[in-house]
Amino acid sequence: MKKDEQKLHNLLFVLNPIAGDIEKDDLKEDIQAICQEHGIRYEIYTTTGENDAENLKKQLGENKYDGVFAVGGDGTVSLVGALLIGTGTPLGIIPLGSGNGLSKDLDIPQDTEEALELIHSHVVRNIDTITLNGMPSIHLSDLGFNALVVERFCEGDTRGPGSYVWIALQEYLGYEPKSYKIETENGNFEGKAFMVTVANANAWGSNASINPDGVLNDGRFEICLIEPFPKAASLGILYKLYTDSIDSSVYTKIIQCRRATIYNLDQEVMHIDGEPVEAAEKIEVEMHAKSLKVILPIPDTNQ
Ligand SMILES: Nc1ncnc2c1ncn2[C@@H]1O[C@H](COP(=O)(O)OP(=O)(O)OP(=O)(O)O)[C@@H](O)[C@H]1O
Repeated sequence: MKKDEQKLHNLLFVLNPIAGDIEKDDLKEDIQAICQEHGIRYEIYTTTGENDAENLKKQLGENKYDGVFAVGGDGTVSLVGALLIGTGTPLGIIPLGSGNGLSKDLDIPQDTEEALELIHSHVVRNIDTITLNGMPSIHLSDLGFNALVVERFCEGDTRGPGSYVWIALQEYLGYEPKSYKIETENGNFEGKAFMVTVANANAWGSNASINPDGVLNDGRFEICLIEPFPKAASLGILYKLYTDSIDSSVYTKIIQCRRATIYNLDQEVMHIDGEPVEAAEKIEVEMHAKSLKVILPIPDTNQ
């Protein structure tokens, strides 16, 4: 076994029963079978959507787990990941949400059977995390258009990628860019933007890549701005988002930095890793390099 391949003996699975609108009863049996086969002790915490962070914090405080797997979408990953930052306990992901953005950026298999292999066969690596006014973000957080879509999606009754696209189309027609002032050690911005993304990673769960060159363990994050654009340019922007080339658009600006202050002058809505949070007037963004351990597939070169 190589240095970063660790056997995990005692695991917690945090399972979100509603994520991605996917039935998960068979999955519990699969987890049981794999853990039994490999002599791994395990517990399952099923989320309720109410006080999960508090309940899990208590459970993690009272038990010593070698790893915690988030079984669900980006919201579940963010819930679990936030509790594990700085603890040395690695985060695993079994992607079962509508989008599964962070798991894709980490090259975690999207096929459930393959992802379940990570329970017994994996490497553990460190990635960066960031905080926005002290609130942890592992993946992508936005102010502006996408944050509005995320808010409407979370308010709605239907999940899945189809609802997200439908809401985005409806909101796009009437959306007006908002005013921001952004200060970083590598450059500033003042003006209107369609959206501002604070990016630790690359792409949303939809596969639209807002930060094509972002690296999850380089000690830096990116502020990605889409500036106001004429309606005629929208298809071109969409095309670039889905072909990993948004950084070549004349309407984008990317600032790579280690800390930033964002003045949200119009009090625009925001979300952190897919979960809406109360809009703040001033947002202090800080980097926490290599602060979270993650469970990843064994790279080909290691095999
Ligand atoms: N038992 C439950 N009943 C209702 N809502 C729940 C329950 N458990 C968790 N939730 C809610 O599920 C949301 C997180 O879902 P998650 O992000 O994991 O899946 P998703 O939204 O389908 O996928 P993705 O974020 O990848 O697009 C949170 O808002 C949380 O409050």
